[in-house]
Amino acid sequence: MAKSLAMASYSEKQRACVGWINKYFNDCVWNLSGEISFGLGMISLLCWGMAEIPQLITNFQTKSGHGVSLALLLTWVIGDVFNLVGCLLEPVTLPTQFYTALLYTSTTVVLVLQTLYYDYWLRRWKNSCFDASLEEEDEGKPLNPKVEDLSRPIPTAAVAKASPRTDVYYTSARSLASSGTPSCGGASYLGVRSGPSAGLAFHDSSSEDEGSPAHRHGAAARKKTTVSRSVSYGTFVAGFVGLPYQTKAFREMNIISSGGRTLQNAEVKPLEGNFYGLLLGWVMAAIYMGGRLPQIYLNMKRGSVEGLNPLMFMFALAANATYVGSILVRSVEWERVGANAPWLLDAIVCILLDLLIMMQFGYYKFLRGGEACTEDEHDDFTH
Ligand SMILES: NC(=[NH2+])NCCC[C@H](N)C(=O)O
Repeated sequence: MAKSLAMASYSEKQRACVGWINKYFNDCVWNLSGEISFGLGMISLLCWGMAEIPQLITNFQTKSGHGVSLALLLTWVIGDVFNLVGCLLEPVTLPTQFYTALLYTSTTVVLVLQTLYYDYWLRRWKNSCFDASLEEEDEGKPLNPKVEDLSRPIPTAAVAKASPRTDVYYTSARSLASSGTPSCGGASYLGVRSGPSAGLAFHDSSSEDEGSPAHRHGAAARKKTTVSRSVSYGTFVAGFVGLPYQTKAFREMNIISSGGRTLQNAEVKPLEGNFYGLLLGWVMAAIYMGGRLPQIYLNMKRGSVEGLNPLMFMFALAANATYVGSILVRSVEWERVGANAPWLLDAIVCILLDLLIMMQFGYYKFLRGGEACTEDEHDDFTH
């Protein structure tokens, strides 16, 4: 069958393909390995479709995205752009690979937006509201507050009912502000950030400490750092996102893909497309593989996996494993495996790194009895 199909004309091949798969996925599946490969590809697609939902729910419940490293999410988005373009240019990649990429790109964008909303926009918005109300309050007050005021909590109603825990942050925020060290809210949004409990503590302090001069000083500084950070992240992302558009291959992509993604016929697309597709695939692999490191580092630095949903990594692990399976079951011919090398290597390395993250879950949650780090430690992680 394989031999006869290999010798068959294009239209004969088309007739041998499973109809609905060919119709809806532009993939010619005509034998058992093709069917298994397609099935694994679909499982991978399903797993990626679900992978980020548990984390979205966790963030929603904690009203924070502090558990997950924003650097991981950003590398996902950037890698996804390379992946999508690479899949389009590299004819040997499977159509399910392209659809999977399309799906996880959209879920990751939602997760990034949610994280930015809780950890950045909502916080800035809260701060600006506090600043505005403080300015109103200030209008009726003497211009020169006494220095001694800085050393004692201002007896606002909010502070009067503050819990001892909040008090610690209250004092700590003041001392940090007076020593010129960035406050908790100035924590990096990439990699090393405070844990969810620190995030909550920050909310505590921001909602109850807002009357202090230290808070005002901290809020202004925070505003400056977050704005410059967003500018540099924006430039970083825009640079990466714009890169594929500058390639000759991308300009040719329209011509190449205008005929549709027909089967796995390498002959349909010119070889030049292969080169650029593969190149983008390697860039994608490097970005994806590097993306797990900030998450692993963040967990180590916090000594905790709070706010991180293990299901995201379990689904990712299953998705990557079935993805590898879908490629290898289709064919182990070097031509195909070689052309898929960046996608294969990336998925295999990510499986290993996800296993490491699962081990971190085991270690921090069970072996260390899920103990949260102390508040002082939280302070350390933010710097
Ligand atoms: N936005 C995404 N979830 N992208 C998928 C990334 C796939 C890559 N193999 C990884 O596990 O990191």
